Amino acid sequence: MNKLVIGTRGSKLALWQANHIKSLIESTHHIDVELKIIKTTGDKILDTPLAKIGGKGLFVKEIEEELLNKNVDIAVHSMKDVPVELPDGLEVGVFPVREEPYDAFLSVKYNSLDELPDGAVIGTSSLRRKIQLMRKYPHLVIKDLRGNVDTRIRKLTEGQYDAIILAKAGLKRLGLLEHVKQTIDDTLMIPAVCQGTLGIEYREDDQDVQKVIGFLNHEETVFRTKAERAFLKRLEGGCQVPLGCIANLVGDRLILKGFLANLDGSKYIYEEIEGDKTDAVKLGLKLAKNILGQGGKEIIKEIYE
Ligand SMILES: NCc1[nH]cc(CCC(=O)O)c1CC(=O)O
Repeated sequence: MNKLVIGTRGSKLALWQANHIKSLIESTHHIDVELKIIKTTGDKILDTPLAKIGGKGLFVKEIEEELLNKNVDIAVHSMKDVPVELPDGLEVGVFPVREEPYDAFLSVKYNSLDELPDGAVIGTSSLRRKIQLMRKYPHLVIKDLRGNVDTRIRKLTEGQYDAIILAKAGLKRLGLLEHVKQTIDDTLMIPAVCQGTLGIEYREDDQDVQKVIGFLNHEETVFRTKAERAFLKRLEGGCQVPLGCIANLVGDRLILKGFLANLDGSKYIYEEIEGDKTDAVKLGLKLAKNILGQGGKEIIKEIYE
């Protein structure tokens, strides 16, 4: 194999991520890596809150079609955008070193969430972020915010919002930490499943490609990814549900925190669990099971109806 094609979205963040993987591959193997930019549904619909568009895999479907048609060899995804169920013939099994998983608080005027006064306007379109903010900071006004990272920061600096929330990982990658005033830890906000984690997708039967990219796999990241994705799989089962999960490794111990809420945030269930890292999948499933047992079942039922 002397050439490898990466399928990627055209956003700055997606291109950074694809170029990052390209340079890691090129500095390890004598292979030329090319990028092929693919426009996805999520890129075409920029003004509607994603939760309203519904449908999953908005940022990956078209890229997966190119993989299956063999027009590209691998895809580099933000794992947080990858649905639990993949099309037949494709696999995501390579997870490079994870970037910071937490959300970031950005503001021109204020230094932290705690500083925001009554009625301050905070921007996010994520139900997960919205519900967790409403619970801890009921005095804030939450306003929808969409667009790519640059657009969102522009809307902040223009004064349309007092503060906005974004994933810290994306900001770090793009060198945009300037307006980050606070890293929001998991006592205030549980991140999205696999936030900050990249995943590489490829054809299941493509041994050549798998040999080339295997070196990118990071063991710690794999344990954390497995646990969080198992949690997601058990809870989501095909619909858009406000939930979050973070798995952190302390030595060989894997510590998981997760929550599930209903759509208006009036029901919110939080649980923690810990165990040996080699039980990653079991721990993720057990955490989900505990949440389902605490009223999560009714929430899932309510969302489906
Ligand atoms: N929803 C879009 C998206 N997908 C991945 C990231 C950030 C990077 C990552 O989580 O790896 C973002 C932007 C954001 O939520 O601020």
